[in-house]
Amino acid sequence: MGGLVVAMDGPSGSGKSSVSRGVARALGLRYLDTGAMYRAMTWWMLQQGLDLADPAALAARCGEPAITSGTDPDAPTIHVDGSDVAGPIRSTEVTAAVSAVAAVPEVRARLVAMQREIIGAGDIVVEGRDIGTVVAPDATAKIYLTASAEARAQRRSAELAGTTVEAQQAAMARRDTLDSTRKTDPLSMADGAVELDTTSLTLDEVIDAVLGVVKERGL
Ligand SMILES: Nc1ncnc2c1ncn2[C@@H]1O[C@H](COP(=O)(O)OP(=O)(O)O)[C@@H](O)[C@H]1O
Ligand SMILES: Nc1ccn([C@H]2C[C@H](O)[C@@H](COP(=O)(O)OP(=O)(O)O)O2)c(=O)n1
Repeated sequence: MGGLVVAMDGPSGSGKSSVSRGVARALGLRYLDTGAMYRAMTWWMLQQGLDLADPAALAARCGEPAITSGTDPDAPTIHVDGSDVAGPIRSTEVTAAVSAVAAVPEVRARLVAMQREIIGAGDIVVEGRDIGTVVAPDATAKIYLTASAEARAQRRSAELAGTTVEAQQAAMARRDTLDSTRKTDPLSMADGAVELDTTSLTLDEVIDAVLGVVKERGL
C-alpha cells in the first residue's frame, strides 16, 4: 500500500472530514485536514491584530507561525507555535475570516508546501479544496464530494447550537462564493476525479463508495 494518496475535495458540509477519517481508519492510513491549516493561519492573523482586508500585510507575515498537524485519523491535532488551537479555529470569527486569508497567494504557497511535506511518501487521506488539482495531482484516487446546499446546511446546523438551517445555508453560500471566486478556483473538480453526491447517502455508504474507488485504482 506504499505511496497511497487519497485526495478528498468538495465544499463545506459535503462530508470530507468524516468520510476522510473513516477511509483512513479502514485502510490504516494517516489523515490530513488542510482546512484546519488555513483556519490555524487565520486564527494567528487575528491574534496578531492584522487587517484581513490588507493582503500585502498577510503575505508579509504568513511565514511566521509554526503550524503543526497531527495525522492520526482517530485523534487529529493542530497546533500554532506549540498551542493547541483545535477549539479556537472553529469559532465563528475564524470561519468568517478564513476565505480572505486563504485567498492570499503567499499563504497558499506556504501551506501547500507544508502539505506536500506531510504527504511525503504517502499512505494518507488528504482533505481540502485543491488537493486533487494542486496539492497532489498525482494522487492514487481523487474524490470530489458534493451534496445539496440544503443537506450541507442541515448537517452543519445540527453540529452548531443556536443556528437555523436558513442562516447556515446563507453563511455557507457566502463562503463558497468567496472560496470559488479566486484566480485558481479551489472548488473545481480535478481531472480524473470521481464525483460522489452524498445528499441521500449515509456516511457509511459514502465511505464504502470511496473504498470501492480506491480499490479500483490499484490498492
Ligand atoms: N452522508 C452523510 N449523511 C449524513 N450526515 C453526514 C454525511 N456526511 C457527513 N455528515 C455529517 O455532516 C456534518 C459535516 O460533515 P463534515 O465531514 O464535517 O463535512 P466537511 O468536512 O465537508 O465540511 C458532520 O456532522 C457529519 O457527521
Ligand atoms: N485546501 C484548502 C482547504 C481549505 N480552504 C479554505 C476554504 C474554507 O473556507 C476554509 C476552511 O476549510 P474547512 O475545510 O475547515 O471548512 P469546512 O469544514 O468545510 O467548513 O479554508 C482552502 O482554501 N483550501
